[in-house]
Amino acid sequence: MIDRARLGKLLMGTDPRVRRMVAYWAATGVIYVLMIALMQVAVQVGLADRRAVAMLTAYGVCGVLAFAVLVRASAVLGISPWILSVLQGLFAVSCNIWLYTVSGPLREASLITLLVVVTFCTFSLRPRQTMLLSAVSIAGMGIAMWFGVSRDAAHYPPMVEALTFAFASVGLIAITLLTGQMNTLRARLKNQKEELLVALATIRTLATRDELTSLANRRHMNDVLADEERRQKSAGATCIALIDIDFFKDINDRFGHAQGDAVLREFAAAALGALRGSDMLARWGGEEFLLMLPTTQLAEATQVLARMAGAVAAMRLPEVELGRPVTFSAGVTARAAGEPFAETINRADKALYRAKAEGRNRVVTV
Ligand SMILES: Nc1nc2c(ncn2[C@@H]2O[C@H](COP(=O)(O)OP(=O)(O)OP(=O)(O)O)[C@@H](O)[C@H]2O)c(=O)[nH]1
Repeated sequence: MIDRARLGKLLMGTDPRVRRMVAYWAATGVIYVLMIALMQVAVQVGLADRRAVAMLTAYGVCGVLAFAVLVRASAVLGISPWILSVLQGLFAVSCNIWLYTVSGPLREASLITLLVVVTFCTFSLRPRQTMLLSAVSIAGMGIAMWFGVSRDAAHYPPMVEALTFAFASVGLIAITLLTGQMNTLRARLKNQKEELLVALATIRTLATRDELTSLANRRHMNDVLADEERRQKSAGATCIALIDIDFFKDINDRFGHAQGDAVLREFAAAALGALRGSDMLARWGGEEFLLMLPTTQLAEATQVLARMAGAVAAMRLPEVELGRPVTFSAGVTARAAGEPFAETINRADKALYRAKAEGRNRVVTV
């Protein structure tokens, strides 16, 4: 049995851009098949010459298959998408001009498809490239018509051919001018998309980060806790610590609010440096922080907080001469199985209160 996934990978490749181009060319191939079918009908009803149509059909089928291979191998061969588009456009134009010469009284129909080809190409080509394609189309069409008039003026009346040429040329020139407009529009949309992405990233940062310390903010921490609660309803191996810098008001009063801010920033950096990748520290409010330690026993959590106390005490702030190291008090507790985090935080808060009441610069576990 054929493995459909493997066959798909073989035909389309794995590169999303190549897959998109192969799919696009496959859709184009369907249009070629429909055109071939219509020409067969024209042959059957005696409107087109069988031999001439057979030659054009062979040219079309070979071209479609050759391009399918080229598109599929374009990444390996290093052919850029715009070169492929130009070549595909030129091939389609040549098919249409040939079609004009073999479709007898139906020939005007090939001009419709010629306009469709150029319109199609405006999506993938730059204005200059579309201009080139239109110029080739106009020249090719002119040659085909001149050839018809000079060979068989009875079936290709010169005035009819000249006017048809003029109509088709106006159509092609109009499409070319539209491409310029489309390109401006495309560039504007691209810029707007980039601006929106930047704005979205800023909004995301503002919504999840504390501006002063760059730690997670309370809202984001609450979201993370809610996620955690959903994920491990029965697990209890998460510890929560509430941490509060000691005598912070005193720092503000003695050295000013700006230095207080600097202490908060330094505290955040020092605390983060003492944590593991899986731990998460958030600014819970003012000079209070919440630390979440997933898959951690209480004894390990106490060790982490001791390490953090060491890092905070080692902070050096030349403008803040306290005469003592910066310290913090913390209350830490383990979440009971299935317990809502609100209750765990409540317990940690009570433990923090005790740590403050017992003299500060300590960790109380409950
Ligand atoms: N610089 C600065 N100060 C802040 C900020 N947020 C809160 N504070 C101040 O932090 C101080 C907290 O004071 P208290 O709640 O009395 O706590 P404390 O002085 O640390 O005393 P204990 O917690 O009991 O050790 C207040 O003066 C707040 O104005 C901030 O973002 N920047």
